[in-house]
Amino acid sequence: MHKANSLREPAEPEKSPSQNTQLIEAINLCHSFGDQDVLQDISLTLHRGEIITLIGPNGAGKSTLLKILLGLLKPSSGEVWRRPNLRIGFMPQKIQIDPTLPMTVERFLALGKQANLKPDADDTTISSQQILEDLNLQALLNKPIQKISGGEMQRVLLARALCTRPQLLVLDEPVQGVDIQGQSEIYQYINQIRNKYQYGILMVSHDLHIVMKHTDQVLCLNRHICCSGHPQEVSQSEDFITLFGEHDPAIAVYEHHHNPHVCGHSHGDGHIHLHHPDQKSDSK
Ligand SMILES: Nc1ncnc2c1ncn2[C@@H]1O[C@H](COP(=O)(O)OP(=O)(O)OP(=O)(O)O)[C@@H](O)[C@H]1O
Repeated sequence: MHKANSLREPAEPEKSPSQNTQLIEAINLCHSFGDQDVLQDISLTLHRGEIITLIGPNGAGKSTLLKILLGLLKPSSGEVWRRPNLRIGFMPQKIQIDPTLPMTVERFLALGKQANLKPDADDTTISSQQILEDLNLQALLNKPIQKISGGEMQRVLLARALCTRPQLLVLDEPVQGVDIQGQSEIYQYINQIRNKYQYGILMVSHDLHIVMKHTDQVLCLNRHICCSGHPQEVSQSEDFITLFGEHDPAIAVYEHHHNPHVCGHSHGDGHIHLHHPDQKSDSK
């Protein structure tokens, strides 16, 4: 059911005639800063319609790997293959905006837009108007960008990445600073646009506990890839446990089921109630 504050479902796309689904491939990437080895022998492949989540502790090399994949940093060795003319929409972890700069949300979004690009044969992407509606951004358009909340900023950054009409979305901690309901909504939205537009999505997260359940593959990075697989598999892997310790039983790997008794949606209070695993689902 559509709630006033929830993100809207995107409209149906056209079908893609594309046969080749590979968007990007990293082949044996290594990177060092001076004598510090930051990435060792990283390989990954991302296809259209696939979601890969990269997790790892502070300093694990996640941002460095993203910079290399985005073409902002040249690796010490190894290669990155990108589909020809690949359009990448990037949502950075944070963005520094001069507090004295007079800039509305609308202007900020317009600056990120590649309005002159002509649609190509496999262009199934979403319109700017649709993005604003889906992410409930219309009411924010005239606000100074410096005055919006952290959660609103994440929606604006996601919208800006989507406005580039991407085939590949690279999202660096997209739910950082967002409340639990907002996290669930953003993850559901990301999953919907993946399903409908077949974007490839590469996300970075710190924490396996909030990795979305729709992730196809989790890569656990600690300068090298120490384990990979579905979130549940990774959480039980010995390498993951060695790196992050035993799972705290009070915190479940993120899985949001739309059970109205558990979620509280049927109460119409606009909040998702998370429960301790031992707690009965019918309690409030
Ligand atoms: N430009 C740079 N020059 C020197 N060292 C760097 C540079 N950028 C990153 N590093 C170092 O490389 C290592 C990996 O950094 P990176 O930012 O990729 O980690 P991360 O996994 O993204 O961390 P976080 O979760 O804290 O954002 C860190 O030890 C960092 O200090």
